[in-house]
Amino acid sequence: MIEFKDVSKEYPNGTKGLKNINLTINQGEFVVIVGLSGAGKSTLLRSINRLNDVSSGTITIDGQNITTANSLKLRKMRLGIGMIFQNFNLVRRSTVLRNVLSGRVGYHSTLRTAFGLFPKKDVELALNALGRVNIVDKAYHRADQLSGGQQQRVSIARALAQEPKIILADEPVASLDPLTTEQVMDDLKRINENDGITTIVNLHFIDLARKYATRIIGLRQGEVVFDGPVEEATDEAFAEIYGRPIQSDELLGEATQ
Ligand SMILES: Nc1ncnc2c1ncn2[C@@H]1O[C@H](COP(=O)(O)OP(=O)(O)OP(=O)(O)O)[C@@H](O)[C@H]1O
Repeated sequence: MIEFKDVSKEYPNGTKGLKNINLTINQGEFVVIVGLSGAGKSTLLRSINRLNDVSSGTITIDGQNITTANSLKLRKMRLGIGMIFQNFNLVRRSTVLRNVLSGRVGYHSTLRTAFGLFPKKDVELALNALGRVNIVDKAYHRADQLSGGQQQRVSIARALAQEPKIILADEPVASLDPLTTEQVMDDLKRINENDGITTIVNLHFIDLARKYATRIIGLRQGEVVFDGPVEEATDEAFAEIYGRPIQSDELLGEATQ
């Protein structure tokens, strides 16, 4: 369970990224965070694994406070949280398998992993993770030889290799075409359902949010202005989140036509 208590974030230049956020996200939920550009989606997501420090309030994960964790505890807590980025964040010149194995780095000594010495069990785990996103045949290819959708699958496999309890995905499909987008979202959803990994995704396409989420959280100017099941996320609710009617370029369906 992830709990936000009175969380606020003010950037050094005075911009308020988050304002007094109170949220509880239960294990196994598939949450999509929506809101206009600048609403605070990335700030919220990145505060969960403390890629962003918050200014006040606390975030606890299964009762453990990550906001005040020292570096050792933070490292341990981060092992349980996989992260997926818009631009994949792969080592482009390394093989796919090596990239996925990097998800295991936190479990071993630096020296061992610096020499690429991963136990056989880890290699099996990594290959299995690649199998789960249907890309095991690319294990020995260089990452930069893959298409964008395939690279994003590698990054999902890397997150899986971490054996996380939580996956955070910050605009994971923003660089992908509509067909690939659905495939990547299908992978995330399948993994969420089969493994019960809490999945929190920032998305800007409304129809995608409705298709995949079990719960939608709407942000506006750093505040939660909507939090409910997907059935309640009507066009009117989105207009309320955005502060204006929905535009056609906010629907993936429109982008494919
Ligand atoms: N490093 C920073 N320094 C100052 N202000 C920042 C910084 N990062 C984000 N902000 C500001 O904080 C607010 C929230 O930004 P954030 O990136 O979380 O929004 P977002 O909803 O993810 O937007 P986008 O969809 O464009 O990524 C915005 O006003 C943004 O300009």
